[in-house]
This record gives sequence, C-alpha cells and structure tokens, in this order.
Amino acid sequence: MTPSPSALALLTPDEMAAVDRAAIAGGASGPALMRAAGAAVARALRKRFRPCRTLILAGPGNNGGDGYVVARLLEREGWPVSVAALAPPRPGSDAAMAAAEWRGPVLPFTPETLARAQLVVDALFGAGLSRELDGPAAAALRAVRVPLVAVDVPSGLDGATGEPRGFAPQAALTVTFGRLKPGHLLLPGRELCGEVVLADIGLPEAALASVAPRAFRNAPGLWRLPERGAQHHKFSHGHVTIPGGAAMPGAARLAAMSARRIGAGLVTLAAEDTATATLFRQGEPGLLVSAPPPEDLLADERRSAWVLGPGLPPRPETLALLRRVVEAGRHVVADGGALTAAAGQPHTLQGAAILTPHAGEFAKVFGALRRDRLAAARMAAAVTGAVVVLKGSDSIIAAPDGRAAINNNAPPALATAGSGDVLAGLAGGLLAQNLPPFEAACAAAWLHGQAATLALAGAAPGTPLVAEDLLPQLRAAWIAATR
Ligand SMILES: NC(=O)C1=CN([C@@H]2O[C@H](COP(=O)(O)OP(=O)(O)OC[C@H]3O[C@@H](n4cnc5c(N)ncnc54)[C@H](O)[C@@H]3O)[C@@H](O)[C@H]2O)[C@H](O)CC1
Ligand SMILES: [K+]
Repeated sequence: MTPSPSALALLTPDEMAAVDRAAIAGGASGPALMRAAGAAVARALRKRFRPCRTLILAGPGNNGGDGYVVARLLEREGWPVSVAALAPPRPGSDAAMAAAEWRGPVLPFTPETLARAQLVVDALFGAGLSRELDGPAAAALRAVRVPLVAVDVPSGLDGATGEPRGFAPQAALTVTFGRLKPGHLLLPGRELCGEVVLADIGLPEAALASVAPRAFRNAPGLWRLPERGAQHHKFSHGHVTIPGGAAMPGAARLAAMSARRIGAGLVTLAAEDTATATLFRQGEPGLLVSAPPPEDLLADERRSAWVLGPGLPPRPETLALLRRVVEAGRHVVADGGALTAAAGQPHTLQGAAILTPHAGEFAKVFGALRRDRLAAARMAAAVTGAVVVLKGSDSIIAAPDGRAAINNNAPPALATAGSGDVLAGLAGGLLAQNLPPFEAACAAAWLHGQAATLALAGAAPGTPLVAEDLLPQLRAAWIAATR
C-alpha cells in the first residue's frame, strides 16, 4: 500500500523534541510517553532475543528514562536485568521517576560490569545528544562485544545527519518513536542502526502536526507517476532531447532508452557528428536520431525536456549548450559532463531543473562535501535553484525550498558504470511528462533503486549488476510505484 506523505515524514531530533513539548503542553503525560517508549523497546527486543543477562546502559536524560522502563518490563517477565547508570537523572524529571521505579540491581558503570552482559540496551543518549560522545560513555560502547539494542538511536549518532559525533556503536536493533529521523536513513547511520523499528507511542496527531516536516523518506506517496488516459497521444507525454558525444555514445543511449521506458512520448538522440548519428541509428528503432547541431532543435517548442551530460565532454561548449537550452526555457537535467564543466562555478547551473551529481561531481562544483550531506545538498539546491540529487547508496534529493527526500531502496550493486545515465534519463522522461522537478527527481531515484532491487531478486549478496539490467525492470518498477 502507498504510504501517506505524513508517514514518510522524517523529523530531526530538535523537531522531535518540539513535538514532545507540544504534546506535553497539549496535555499529554511525559511519564506515559516514556512508558510507551520503554514498552515498545521491550516488545521489539523480546520478539528477537531470548532471555539472557541484559545490561541497560542508562544516561542522565529521557533516553536513560526509557532505559529504566525497559529494565522494569523485562525483569517483570523474568529476564535477568541490571542497570548501569552513567549519571543519575535530574531530580524531579520524568527519567528520575522511571529510575525510582526500578528496584533491581544497579551496577557500577565499569568494563567489568559490561563484560558480564550477554545483551546491551543502549539508553545513554538520544535526541538530547549535545556534543561529541567521549569519556566513560564512549569507552563503554566501544567495548561492547554482544548484541546491542539502541533506544531511539545508537548513542553518539546524530539523528539529524546520520554521522557519529565522536563515536556511535553498531546496533543490531534500533527502536525509535513517533517518526524516523534522517539519521536512521543516511549513511553511516542507516548501517549503525541495524534493524529499525518505528514505534507509535501515542504522540497526539496535533502535536505531530505542529512541526512541518522538511525531510521525507523517498517512496511512492511522496510523488505520483503521470497518469495516462485514452485521450493522450505521444506529444502529450513530452519530448526528451539528449545530446550525445562520440567519446561515450553509450551513455546518451542508456539515458534515452530509460526516458522511453518511463513513458516519454518521444525521445531524440542528438548526435554531435554524423558518425555518432550512424551509430545511434543502429540502436532501438523507436528512438529518433538527429545529426544537426543540438541548438537547432531548440526551435521546436515541443522539445520540452533535455538531458545534458551523459557522455558529453566536460568542456566549455557543453556548458554553453546548457546555458542556451536553459535560456530557451526548457527543463534540463544536468549530469556528468555538464556538471564537471561547471566545476567551481555553481551559478552557471542556475535555471536547470535537476542536477544529478555523485559525491565527486558535487565536490567539483560546490566544494568539498561537508559531513552533513543533507545540509550540503540543500545548500546546493538553494544556490542553483535546481533540485539536487546527491547520488549514493542513500541518495539525497534536495529542493531549493528546503524540502528533501532520502532514498533507501538502492542496492550497493547500483554503483556501476552507466547507472547514472539511466537515472538522468528517468528524470528527463518524467520532467517531459510534466512532473514538477522535485517529484520527478524523487520518482526517478526510487524507480532506479526499485529496478535494481528487482533485477537482483533472489541473487546472493554481492551479485553484480550492469546498467542494462535495469531497463527490463522499469515496467515492474512502475507497477510497484502505482500499486
Ligand atoms: N517524543 C519522543 O520521541 C519521546 C522521546 N523520549 C526519549 O527522550 C529522549 C530525549 O531525551 P532528552 O532528555 O531530551 O535527551 P537525552 O536523554 O538524549 O540526553 C540529555 C542529557 O544528556 C546530556 N548529554 C548530551 N550529550 C552528551 C554527551 N555527548 N556526553 C555527555 N552528556 C551528554 C545532556 O546534557 C542531558 O543531560 C529521546 O531520544 C527518547 O529516547 C521519551 O522518553 C518519550 C517521548
Ligand atoms: K541511545
């Protein structure tokens, strides 16, 4: 079933804390939320582990408070549980109440205590992490050699960025509350969390609605593929033009084949010379091939979407073509050579609809990637006015207005030659069908990941993939997106 956009919303730890405050201001009970959070952790944990010597590492804040609730609930079921507290909760806090209800053993926060545990619950820090993890907390988490269950996030992981601050442990399971955080999806956070369970702890809808989400998990529901009615004809599905160079003609061909398969009405490969045109004509019979200079094609207004970059040389001529197409008011996907040609001059990409840099291209255009890649992608979108797809296993799609989506359906095998050309073609094909740039970019990234997942169905981990394998899966990916 297609999830609703609110179910796809991601909230940063600060936004989640604001929801929490709104909930309590609106009459919800802090201790009740904490009991629900602890109960959700205990439930997820019981489902996956058998009773064993369990050590709860409790921090001084509400994350620790959740930990005391877990301790109490597990002990009630006969689990051998003890707590090691890094620091006592602030007197009078909800966490202090939860701690007071824990009557079981409290052990010193030492390596010896940890060495006896068979399972560790990490309830040191969650949304309140305010600085790098260091001292005894970091030392203890570094020493864990048994399965670790994280409350909200593995302590030290920045829920806003997916980056560890100082250190964050590897969890087998992470149970989080209300909404996923960007850090559960962004690498390396996504891997450090292990399995992620999102638990409903009864936060009132009004409190959740009081914070407008700016980040989303990328999935159908965030966007809708174009509908096709009986009255439509090929021109109503747009015309994609893709200039192709002699050096790497395969790149433009892959983009063109992808644009066709995702529903573009017409797709033209604009060859840079007659030899390349001859080569292009040997390809798919349904592709249009043109030999004159691509600029000449701008006279035809119906050529609404252009994919510029796959296989094009990173030369000033490529950038000049991009400027001309943008100034003619066409929707442009800039990729590969068009991005590299704009190295150090991001303003030259203004007016493009979608940019699809991988990390290396991103750094060339916008400067070294910061640790907070979500912020970096948003900055690039704001500077260029384009939707930026920062490609990776956790592709980030950022819009100039601050909206961002994080893609998590792409298998690692997708990092293969030609894969980016397919993505650019999908984005161009969807722009041609009048999807707005953010929706087109998100849908393209998801369909791309889904096609790869389908191509690898049943294959052992590590099975390689080539870009051509994606093409026959695009129809099934489309069907999966419209179910
Ligand atoms: N709405 C919800 O999702 C609910 C979440 N719950 C849990 O509450 C935590 C957040 O609790 P909070 O008290 O705000 O923060 P923390 O417990 O993460 O930590 C605060 C505490 O820790 C100190 N501190 C922060 N960073 C460090 C550091 N690196 N080293 C040492 N000390 C640090 C800080 O000064 C504070 O004293 C959320 O994650 C959920 O687990 C609720 O229980 C239910 C509702
Ligand atoms: K934690």
